[in-house]
Amino acid sequence: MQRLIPVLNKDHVSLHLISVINTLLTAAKEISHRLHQGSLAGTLGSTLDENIQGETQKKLDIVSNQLIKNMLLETQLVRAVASEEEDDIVEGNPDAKYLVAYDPLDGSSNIDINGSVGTIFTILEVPDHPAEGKELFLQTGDEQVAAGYILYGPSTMLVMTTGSGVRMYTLDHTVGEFLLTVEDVSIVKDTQEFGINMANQRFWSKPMSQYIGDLIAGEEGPRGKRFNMRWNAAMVADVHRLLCRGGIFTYPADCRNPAKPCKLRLLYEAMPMSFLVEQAGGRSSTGYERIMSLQPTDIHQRVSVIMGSANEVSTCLQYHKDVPCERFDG
Ligand SMILES: O=P(O)(O)OC[C@H]1O[C@](O)(COP(=O)(O)O)[C@@H](O)[C@@H]1O
Ligand SMILES: [Mg+2]
Ligand SMILES: [Mg+2]
Repeated sequence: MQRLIPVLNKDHVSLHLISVINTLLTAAKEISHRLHQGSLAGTLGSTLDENIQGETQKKLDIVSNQLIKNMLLETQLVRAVASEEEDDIVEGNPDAKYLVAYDPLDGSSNIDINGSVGTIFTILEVPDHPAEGKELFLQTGDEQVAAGYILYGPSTMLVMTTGSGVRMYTLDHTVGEFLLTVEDVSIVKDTQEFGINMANQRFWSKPMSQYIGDLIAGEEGPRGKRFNMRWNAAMVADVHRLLCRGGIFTYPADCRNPAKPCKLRLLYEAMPMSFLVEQAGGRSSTGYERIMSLQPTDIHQRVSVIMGSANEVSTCLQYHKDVPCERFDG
């Protein structure tokens, strides 16, 4: 089985970028170890703090954030990092070329129940135009040079793209290395599986209510086939499923809280996952716009997400076509 670095070399990924990726993976191996130790590592449970988004921080959110941040900044190859758990960006070497944005632990509510969680990351280059501070990160998804996630499930996997397809690697704990296990990930175009938090149904927009209603209607409904629902409460695990066997995953904007209509973050959740999904032949949209084309205005900006099997996403977008966007975005 091939090791990661020779595969990246074959794809002509630059040595510095390989080094940044490798550093992220060193941190991920440490996170994987702590998660596997569970209660024995003394890092389960919550802190007394909240992050900038008003969410309770788990101890492992903080530990994972520190590990990734410190290791990346030590390389001197990173100009700045942006993290879900940091209010602002953290500056590194002013002469460095790379920017890394990440969600250190996605699916935090699964930590204490021994469920799947993951680290999501995107790597960008410092833009050519003059930019300072968080402006550095305000680039579209099309400008990503690498993106992916590390899934801490029954096995620890890296799923990554550097712009020439998507590959999956599995961590071999005996040698401490990620080995190539799926060469060319391709999402099937049609599916009978969907993932959405049904508890929010009464808050959805009309197109989304109608679309999901038609899926649930099964053989008797307009779709004429039975759909099944899957929900992990961890985007990383839900997107992993659709990369492996197709599906549609959505966290749409809703009217639950007008100040926070969307849940998922553009820069370090939706953008990297969209890069993976498109590279694997799938589609990704807000319902009205391609996520990869959105121009971010803030590092913690949230966005509506619909992604997965190309034909099913297209069907969902048809429901949105003639209905003006309710502009829940924020
Ligand atoms: O089940 P809920 O509460 O609607 O939210 C689940 C969603 O929230 C998230 O856990 C948000 O990520 P974090 O754990 O990084 O905050 C997503 O992974 C997931 O899709
Ligand atoms: Mg997350
Ligand atoms: Mg998180």
